[in-house]
Amino acid sequence: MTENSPAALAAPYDALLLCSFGGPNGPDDVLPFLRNVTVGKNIPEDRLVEVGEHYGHFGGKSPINEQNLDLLQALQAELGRRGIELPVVWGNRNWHPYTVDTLRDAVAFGAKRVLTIVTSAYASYSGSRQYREHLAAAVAELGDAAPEIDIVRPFFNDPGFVMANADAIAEAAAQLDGGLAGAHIVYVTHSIPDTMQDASAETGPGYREQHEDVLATINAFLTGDVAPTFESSLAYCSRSGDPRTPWLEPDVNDHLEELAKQGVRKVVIAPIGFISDHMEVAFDLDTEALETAEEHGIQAVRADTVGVRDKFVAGLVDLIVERAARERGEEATPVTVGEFPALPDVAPPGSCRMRHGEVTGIPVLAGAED
Ligand SMILES: CC1=C(CCC(=O)O)c2cc3nc(cc4[nH]c(cc5[nH]c(cc1n2)c(C)c5CCC(=O)O)c(CCC(=O)O)c4C)C(CCC(=O)O)=C3C
Ligand SMILES: [Fe+2]
Repeated sequence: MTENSPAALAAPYDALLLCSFGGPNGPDDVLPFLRNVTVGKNIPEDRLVEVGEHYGHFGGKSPINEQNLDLLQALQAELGRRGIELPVVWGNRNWHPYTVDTLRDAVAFGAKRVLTIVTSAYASYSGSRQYREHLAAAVAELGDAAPEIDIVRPFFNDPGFVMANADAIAEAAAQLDGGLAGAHIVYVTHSIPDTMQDASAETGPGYREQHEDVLATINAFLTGDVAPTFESSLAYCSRSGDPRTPWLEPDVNDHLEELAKQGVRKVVIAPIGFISDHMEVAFDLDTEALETAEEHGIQAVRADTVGVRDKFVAGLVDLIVERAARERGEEATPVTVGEFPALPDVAPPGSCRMRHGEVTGIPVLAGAED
């Protein structure tokens, strides 16, 4: 492969790691998986039982693993279409295949520099720093055999991600009586504790503000030339933890109830906080929130998550090409939509801590430890 051939566009990287959360594949996996997720976290036992039941409704199997395999294939296909040589592998934080095992295999097949895409679009402790801690732990475990790892910047304001969401919302709205005109778009994301939100805002736009930015871009796009009159708001799902600890609100169910009181009769539920239909979407939105809407006389449709939509996948491949170029010392201007600049490749000191003001000293990759 010559220096300027498409095959070399991902150099110096020789593998791409899709790094995700993981989820159970059957009933026997559910409890050990939940224990992995909640180790060291202050999650009450009854919340764990409740979440275990959510998985139980789906045969103890989360859809997340198959969705990650679909994304892996879609990324590999798009790289192939562009003639880029870069094998894609998949590893998780909380369930098999674990990242450390995937990396060990990748090294055995000759990988030395691995670029990582984390499957959370927004930067916060849960979606960003916790993955950087996890990757640092995997590298420590592999010792001398560890590859060198870089991480693609959080992609909430990537045009591919945002426009794929906008398309999905437009398609969902078309299913409502009379379409988007007169509808209310309830954008939904995962709730996080207020202290995690505050910590996320220490060195850049906070978690909530990142979502508000995406929401504004999508609203402007949907308004377009036709300018239908619609309202929108941001709500949260899947809060856990100690009930006395404040988390981001309103909860999507409370919010739908409130909207019904205000006379709202049709809603698009737009899960912009999630890239695929994993358990939070399948249970908290498709089971609970749609039921809440119906109970309150609201016609509601749930927009698709971006999944393997072409624009989203192409956007991720653009991010890979952009990052690789920068690593080769070439100029590569990040492309974004909305009011915020691209987040940096390497997280600044103090970014995305678990709690505002807390320094744990836990080693991280692609960022400072404080
Ligand atoms: C911001 C965020 C994302 C990013 C959005 C994204 O990446 O899409 C995300 C993703 C995910 N969270 C997931 C599952 C769980 N999260 C939990 C707990 C928690 N999540 C939190 C936040 C987030 N979580 C927080 C602050 C907690 C409290 C404990 C802690 O501080 O960590 C618990 C414990 C039980 C409970 O408390 O609910 C479970 C089982 C799954 C897999 C789903 C599947 O199996 O299909 C995925 C993709
Ligand atoms: Fe979670």
